Amino acid sequence: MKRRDYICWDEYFMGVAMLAAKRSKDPNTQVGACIVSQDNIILSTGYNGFPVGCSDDDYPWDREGEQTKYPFVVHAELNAILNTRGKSLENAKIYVALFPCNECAKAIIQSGIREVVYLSDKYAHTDGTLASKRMMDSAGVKYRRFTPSVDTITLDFRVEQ
Ligand SMILES: Nc1ccn([C@H]2C[C@H](O)[C@@H](COP(=O)(O)O)O2)c(=O)n1
Ligand SMILES: [Zn+2]
Repeated sequence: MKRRDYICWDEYFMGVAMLAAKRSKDPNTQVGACIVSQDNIILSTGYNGFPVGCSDDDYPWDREGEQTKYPFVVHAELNAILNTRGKSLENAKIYVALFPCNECAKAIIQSGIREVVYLSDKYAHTDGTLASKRMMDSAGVKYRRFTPSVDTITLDFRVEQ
């Protein structure tokens, strides 16, 4: 008889997005994204970080002060889109740990992605997120909150030798 406790597609793809987020060096907010085709094939992943060549150790991670991370960091969604290196994203879905900002929303819309599945909407009250939702509504990009059937998924690297 087949296993019954396997994870569903949404849990799988959000799990991949969250695993990608574990690569982020941002001390405050780690965001991961996973882009998936209409037929559930993973096309790309990304996480928030500085552009290639801009060292994680040289650029600032601060949120406030003279030098902040904001002008430098590439958001997870944009990294995931750019990591496809121009592959078609027509009708794709993007799973993302945090609701896309307005700049990422523009890139999502323009890339042909048709659905956003998100986990957190912690910046829901900000102008950026409100602008994202307005643009996605106008462009017909659907968005929905991820509703898992379990609270945690554990990865155990210990295997029988
Ligand atoms: N949808 C988003 C929103 C934000 N990010 C990145 C940008 C920063 O690295 C971090 C947010 O930092 P905070 O202001 O919470 O300290 O998350 C992203 O990748 N995607
Ligand atoms: Zn963004």
